[in-house]
Amino acid sequence: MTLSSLLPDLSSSSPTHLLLATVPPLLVLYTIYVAIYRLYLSPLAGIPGPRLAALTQWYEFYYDIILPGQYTFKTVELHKKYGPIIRVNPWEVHISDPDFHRELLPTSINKKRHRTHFWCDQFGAPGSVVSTVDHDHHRLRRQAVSHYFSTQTVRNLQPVIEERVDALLARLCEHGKTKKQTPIDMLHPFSAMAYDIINEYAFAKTEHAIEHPTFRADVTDGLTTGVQYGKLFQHIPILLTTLERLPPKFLASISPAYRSFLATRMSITQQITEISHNLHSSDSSKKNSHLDLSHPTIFHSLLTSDALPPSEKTIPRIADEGHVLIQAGAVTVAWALVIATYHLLNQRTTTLAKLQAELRDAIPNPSESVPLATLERLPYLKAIVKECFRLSLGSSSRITRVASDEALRFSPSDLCLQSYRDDPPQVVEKYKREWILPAGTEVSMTSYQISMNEEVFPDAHAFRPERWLEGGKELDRYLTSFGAGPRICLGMQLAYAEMYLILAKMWRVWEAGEQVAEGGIGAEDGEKDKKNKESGEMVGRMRLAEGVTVRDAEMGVDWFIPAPYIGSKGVRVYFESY
Ligand code: HEM
Repeated sequence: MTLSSLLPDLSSSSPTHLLLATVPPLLVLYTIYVAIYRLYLSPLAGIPGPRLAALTQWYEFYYDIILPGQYTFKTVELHKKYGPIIRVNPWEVHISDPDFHRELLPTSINKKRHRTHFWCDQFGAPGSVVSTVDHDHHRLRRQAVSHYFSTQTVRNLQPVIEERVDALLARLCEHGKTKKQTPIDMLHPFSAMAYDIINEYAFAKTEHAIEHPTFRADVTDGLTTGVQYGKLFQHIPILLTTLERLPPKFLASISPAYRSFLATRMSITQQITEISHNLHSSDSSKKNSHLDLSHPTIFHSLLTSDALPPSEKTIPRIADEGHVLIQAGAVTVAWALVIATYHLLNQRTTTLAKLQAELRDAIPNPSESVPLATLERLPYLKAIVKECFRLSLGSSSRITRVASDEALRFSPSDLCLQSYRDDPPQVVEKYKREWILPAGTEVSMTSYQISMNEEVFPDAHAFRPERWLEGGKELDRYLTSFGAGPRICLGMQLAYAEMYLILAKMWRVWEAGEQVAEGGIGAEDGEKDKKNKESGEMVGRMRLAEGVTVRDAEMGVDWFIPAPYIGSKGVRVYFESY
């Protein structure tokens, strides 16, 4: 048999025949080439990790989408098995060394760090600062909004934030009078508060989610569903455009929460369209209508910015920006507060008692407003806020960067190698080497791995604010929930302000009781309740509902932001006003 007898005879074939005869073998050859390239020829071929992950992204797809939301946990396992540097998909390297975080996300703006399309695609908002791949383009967009979220602006807008915090506390107090037997899943009120705040703060738009009977649970569910779909959009980008083109009624029938997500987006687009029309109107009362608002809005600022070229001031681009702010600003803060609520109620005689003693000293009159700067100086409150942010993780998925102008050099730090001290010495010896990652390599790290690193944070899953007092400033560099460098979370100062205000104000006036069974009414704490009622300072008692455990307040699924295990009913709390 000769070689030519194996090949199809193409001399007398029709075009269709020709296609059918050549395309499948070419595809097979191409697949073989790609497989050989990824496994043996790629600059990443020598990086340890499962061969399947190096070969195909379906490996990640399986853990992210089919299981779902488990790749972050799998990555931790892979690091235990393969060492501090691994390949998580055909083109991305993941590093677990907490000391490498500052190298990957340096503070210097001159060290170019791009995002990746894979990372940015998940938000479905290509015009937003968070979805901007290119380093310089990102800088341009970020500069146009950054002053809105500076420490000073946040402090100036304390009354805007505090008004919503007070509204939430009033609503909870009312609930404690009329619905003491109905527990509240705390994600909803906290998310309503953060949603109201970001709307009011950035867009001077009063949403009143706090006052809504369900705390606008539809908005929260829409936002969390939008994030969940993000993972799908990363792997199958065409899904995003398909869903957006479905008739709204049909979409509502297959996914009401995603429909609600798109509705939020649509309402932002409407608001910007209106502002843009007003700004360009010949009617001076319309043109200057923004001057009637309590404070300038981000949309006005962006639409009238001299620093931005016209291509950056289109309505779809600014709508993307607005939508991401709402998405980023609501559920993240709410989750950190859910964690705070669970742990403070669960540690009511220790951690909470200490916090309340500090608050009583610092805020003698609970109905008086205390400047943020004063709250930020309270050491125990500050430690609690940091501990909540550590456990809340921020983005629970990998944060990926591409250094386009330099090769990144990685040698595991001593701190990192300590995690492998139970491995055989010859294995640890193998890890002690330098890796040179060529310019253009996608490199990622995960805040979950740093936040849960036992060398940095002993007993890492425990809620222990004291670690921040004992660890001093040194420990702060390992608080990576907001990212770092020029792309660090834009809303970080706002998030801190919300946490300080709500934690201080809530725990200055609410007492904590033991966890209770259905119905919510627990034993009174005789003397204490009597004293509280007499003083008129405390407004009531909060209690965890029966069945709520730490699993409801820790990540079980990574949807880019953390969520508890599937089936969790949330951290449910009874309120009982005096
Ligand atoms: C608990 C609260 C929050 C956490 C833990 C958090 C965490 C994060 C993280 C991890 C990033 C990505 C950073 C990176 O790529 O290096 C990010 C980016 C961002 N966050 Fe937050 N966030 C929070 C609250 C907020 C709030 C309240 C806002 C609203 C203004 C916000 C707006 C943004 C924006 C716009 C970006 C993109 C920044 C950029 O690309 O330059 N976040 N956040």
